[in-house]
Amino acid sequence: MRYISTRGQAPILNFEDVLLAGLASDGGLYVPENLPRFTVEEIASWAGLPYHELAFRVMRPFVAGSIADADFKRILEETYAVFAHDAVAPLRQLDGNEWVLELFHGPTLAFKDFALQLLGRLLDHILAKRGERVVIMGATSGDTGSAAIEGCKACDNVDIFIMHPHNRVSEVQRRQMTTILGGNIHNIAIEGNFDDCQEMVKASFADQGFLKGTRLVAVNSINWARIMAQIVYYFHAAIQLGAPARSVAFSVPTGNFGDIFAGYLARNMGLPVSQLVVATNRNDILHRFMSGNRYDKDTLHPTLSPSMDIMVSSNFERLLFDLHGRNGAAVAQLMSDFRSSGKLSVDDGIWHEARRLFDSLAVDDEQTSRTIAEVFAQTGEVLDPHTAIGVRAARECRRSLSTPMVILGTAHPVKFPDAVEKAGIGRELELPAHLSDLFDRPERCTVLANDLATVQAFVSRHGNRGKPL
Ligand SMILES: Cc1ncc(COP(=O)(O)O)c(C=O)c1O
Ligand SMILES: N[C@@H](CCOP(=O)(O)O)C(=O)O
Repeated sequence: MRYISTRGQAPILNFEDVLLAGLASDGGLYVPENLPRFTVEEIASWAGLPYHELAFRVMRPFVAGSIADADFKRILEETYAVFAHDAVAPLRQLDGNEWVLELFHGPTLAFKDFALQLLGRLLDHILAKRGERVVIMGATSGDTGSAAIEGCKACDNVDIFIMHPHNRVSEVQRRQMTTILGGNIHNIAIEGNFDDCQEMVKASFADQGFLKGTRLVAVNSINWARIMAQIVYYFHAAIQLGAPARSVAFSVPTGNFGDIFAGYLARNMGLPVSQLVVATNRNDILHRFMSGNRYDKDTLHPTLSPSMDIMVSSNFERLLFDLHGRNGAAVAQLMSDFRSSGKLSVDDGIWHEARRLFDSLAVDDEQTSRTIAEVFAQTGEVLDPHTAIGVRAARECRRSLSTPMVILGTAHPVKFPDAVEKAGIGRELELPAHLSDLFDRPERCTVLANDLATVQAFVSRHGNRGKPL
């Protein structure tokens, strides 16, 4: 498989190099040159496969030529063996035809484990083969950070620097990152917001002099491997609910547009997906685009769903690329205009195509709390605030009651006790056994100014197993 940049000016790469690349050298994001498409018969034959075997079939075309089948199979089996539920991603029925796909049974209790447990193992495999060390820089609004640290902490050839917005992630999320004390793990609390952290990661890809020749790798969803691994659970859920004989709808709590973009790709790969609902919190740039063709940068509003407190959605560029007939020059122009004006809109016909592909809703904190309470009263299930946003949007935007509606359950509620309490749920939620002493563990984290040069100097001083590069 070959990968091309959404801005059309970067070298074409194979999977191995795309995994090690992050952002393309022209500032764009890598996407497959040609998307594989599965037949109805193929998809039907995957019913009942264990998760790791389904993952092999769905992802094999993407890694072909870079990773041998036997190695990939072994890596996938190891990856999904660490999940605490036998089904890996179980479906929980809320009512007659509404389901939550529980993506929070991995080590850090959020959907990010699906891709980052795999990414850590793939990096280990490839870096050992190449005899190369890399530096990872990642930005997190709470979940990517711990999943990336957990996925990469045992990697011999990696130093990982994770930036989170100081005081803007939940305490459980912070501790999940800052209590992992390995010499190659570096947590940085930035005096800014998530978008500041994300911008610093992207700027570091553009100018890598501070790394003195060490390669920079991304763990955010700008890295194609993140999106690739997230495609699998759409197949997993839909097949259990009757696909390919039957269509399935998905509602996806959305921030950086990575998770729902994976659903969009699953549909383009042959999965019968009847509806994709973009569910945002008050930081609703995507809903403003879908509903009014206005992709305008706003200020950031802290919400009950902090992991989705994101102003600009990285993966939207991947959609723009497809919407513009995969014309890299057109996308480069749009992104350059957006960079200077903070605004973007597309031609009417293109916008109507986007509306055909996606429904959307923005859900505020009050509705989030009400939905947590409503679902608890109906089913006894406690939702995390992000999943609750997905449920609200599913209920408001649903087009057909006879089509199964799957809401992506993106995090475990125990990560957000304040939001659960605000919803009036009296039940005390317990951390799983492997995290039961989380609040007693020592933390290590450096607070840094929201300043690129300061952050890059820090990385440069600590990027070689804690020593200078
Ligand atoms: C719990 C949770 N739900 C939803 C999202 C949104 O996912 P995406 O950024 O892929 O749109 C995130 C992170 O972004 C998250 O951590
Ligand atoms: N919600 C994320 C934000 C980063 O998104 P990513 O999917 O691009 O890594 C987080 O929890 O960190």
